[in-house]
Amino acid sequence: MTDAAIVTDGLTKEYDGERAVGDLDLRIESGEVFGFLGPNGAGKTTTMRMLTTLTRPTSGTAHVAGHSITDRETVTPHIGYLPEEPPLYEELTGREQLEYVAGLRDIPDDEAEERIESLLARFDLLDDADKRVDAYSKGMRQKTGVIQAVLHEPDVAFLDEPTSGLDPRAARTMRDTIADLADQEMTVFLSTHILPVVDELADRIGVLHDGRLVAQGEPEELKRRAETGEAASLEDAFLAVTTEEAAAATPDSPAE
Ligand SMILES: Nc1ncnc2c1ncn2[C@@H]1O[C@H](COP(=O)(O)OP(=O)(O)OP(=O)(O)O)[C@@H](O)[C@H]1O
Repeated sequence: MTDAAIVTDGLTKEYDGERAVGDLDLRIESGEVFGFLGPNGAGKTTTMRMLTTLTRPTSGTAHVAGHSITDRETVTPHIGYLPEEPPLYEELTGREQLEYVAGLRDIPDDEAEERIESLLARFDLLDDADKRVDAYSKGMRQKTGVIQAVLHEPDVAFLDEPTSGLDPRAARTMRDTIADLADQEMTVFLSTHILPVVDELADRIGVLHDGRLVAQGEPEELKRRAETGEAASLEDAFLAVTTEEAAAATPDSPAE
């Protein structure tokens, strides 16, 4: 068995007594791409915010890259996070934003410059790198957000809807980049509603429903479980597990 990049044990978050994530047990190995799926409000962002130390669990424990998430200063250098809205300074240019993040991450200047140039080129952002962020489109923000999330070459990258707002060519670049990161042994925790992206990239998938992990396995395994005679897609699998769970949660609803 390889080293685990992410381990959670009974991880739980409640807001005002309402459970957002309940009793989550996960084990994600180093170098895996883990696709994290679930309907709106299932608790995906809350889970990622706990694992990136941005919000404290109500109970349970989690370790990322071998460090407890309660030890924020130790764990932070090992993780990168692309949230739904990338945190960017509007008054900086894209390049200044990335240089600023490189400074925060203590990346030596020459190395930072090399990585920034190469990632800007990869995401076709060189021509816009000296424009202010407040003039950026959604896609340009998204590209800058993902570059800053992986600039320090973290052990674990948490990516929330990484292809959101990207045109088809940029979305392809994003998928290729995620595959490259995984080839370099980076663990990628990938949350998205775009199932073909997960199908293409994920080694394993977890499906969250109403704060609980309701299915887990390799994409092929989940598809097989949803098979109904025709070739099942990941969408069929997703709909099957989340529909079953929704039905189980409302046992008194009248039969059709
Ligand atoms: N700061 C907060 N205060 C109160 N409730 C919250 C807070 N953040 C999230 N929640 C609740 O926790 C639950 C899970 O929300 P979360 O944002 O984690 O879901 P999600 O799976 O990321 O959804 P989506 O796919 O729509 O982004 C929801 O019921 C939401 O209303």
